[in-house]
Amino acid sequence: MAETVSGESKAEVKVYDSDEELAVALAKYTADLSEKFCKERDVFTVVVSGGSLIKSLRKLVEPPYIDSIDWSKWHVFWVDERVVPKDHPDSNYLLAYDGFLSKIPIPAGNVHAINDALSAEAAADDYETCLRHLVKSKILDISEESGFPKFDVMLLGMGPDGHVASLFPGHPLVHEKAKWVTFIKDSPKPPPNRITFTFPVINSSANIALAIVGAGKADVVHKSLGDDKSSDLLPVQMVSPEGELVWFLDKDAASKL
Ligand SMILES: O=C1O[C@H](COP(=O)(O)O)[C@@H](O)[C@H](O)[C@H]1O
Repeated sequence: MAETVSGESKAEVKVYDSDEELAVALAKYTADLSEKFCKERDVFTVVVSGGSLIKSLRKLVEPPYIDSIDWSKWHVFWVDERVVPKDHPDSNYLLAYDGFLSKIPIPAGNVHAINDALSAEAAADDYETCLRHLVKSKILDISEESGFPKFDVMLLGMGPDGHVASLFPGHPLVHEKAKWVTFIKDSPKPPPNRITFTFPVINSSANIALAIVGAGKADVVHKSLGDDKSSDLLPVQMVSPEGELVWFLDKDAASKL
C-alpha cells in the first residue's frame, strides 16, 4: 500500500512497502500516461535513465501492460548515456535493451540511442541535433514557457550522492543554461565520458518520476526532502519540472523521512 507524504511542495512522494509494489505502481503510472498522451498527441515521448530504474520498470513489460500499451506510439530517449559501444556492459542503452526494449514491440526507428562511434562532445551535439529534428517533425513538443524540448515523461533514478542523469553534486554542468545536451569527461562515477540532458531540458518535462529503492539512498532522500536547504542543493533537489513530479520510494529508501 502506498503512503503519500507530500508536504507543501508541488512534488508528490509515494512510499511503498516493497520494491515489488513500487514496480507495480510505476508500471501503472507509466501506462496511464502512455494512454493519455497517445490519445492527445498520437505519440508518447519517454526518457529513461540507466541504473536501478530499469529494474524498477520490470512490471511494464509483463501482462497486462505488455499487451495493452500501444508501443508503436512510443519514442524512447536516454537522459544520460555513457560514451561506450552499445554492447559494452556500462552502456545505458544495453541495460535498457536487455531489461525492457527487447521485450516490447517498439519500432526500431523510435529508439533514439546516441551515436556510439563519436567522442563525448560530438555525441552530445549529435543527440541535440536528433532532438531538434524530432521537434521539427512534431514528435517532440517544445515548452512554451522555456523554449526547451518538453518530453511527456522522464523516468529517472538517483545515485546515492544525489546525482540525476550525469549531473553530479558540485559539478559545473548542473548550471548549464543554454545547451539541450552536454557532455562530461570527468564523471566522478565511472565511466568518465558521458553525455547528459541539461536541467533546462529535464525541468521542461510534462512529468517526471523519480524511482528510488534501497536503504543506501535513505540519507540522501532525507536530505532532499527535508527542510534543511542551508547547503548547496543536490542535483536531485534541482529537479523541478513544469509539470508533475512524483517520487516513488520503497520503505527502505524512505526509512529516514
Ligand atoms: O551512472 C548513473 O547513475 C544513475 C543512478 O544509478 P542507480 O543505479 O544508483 O539508480 C542513473 O540514474 C544514471 O542514468 C546512470 O548513468
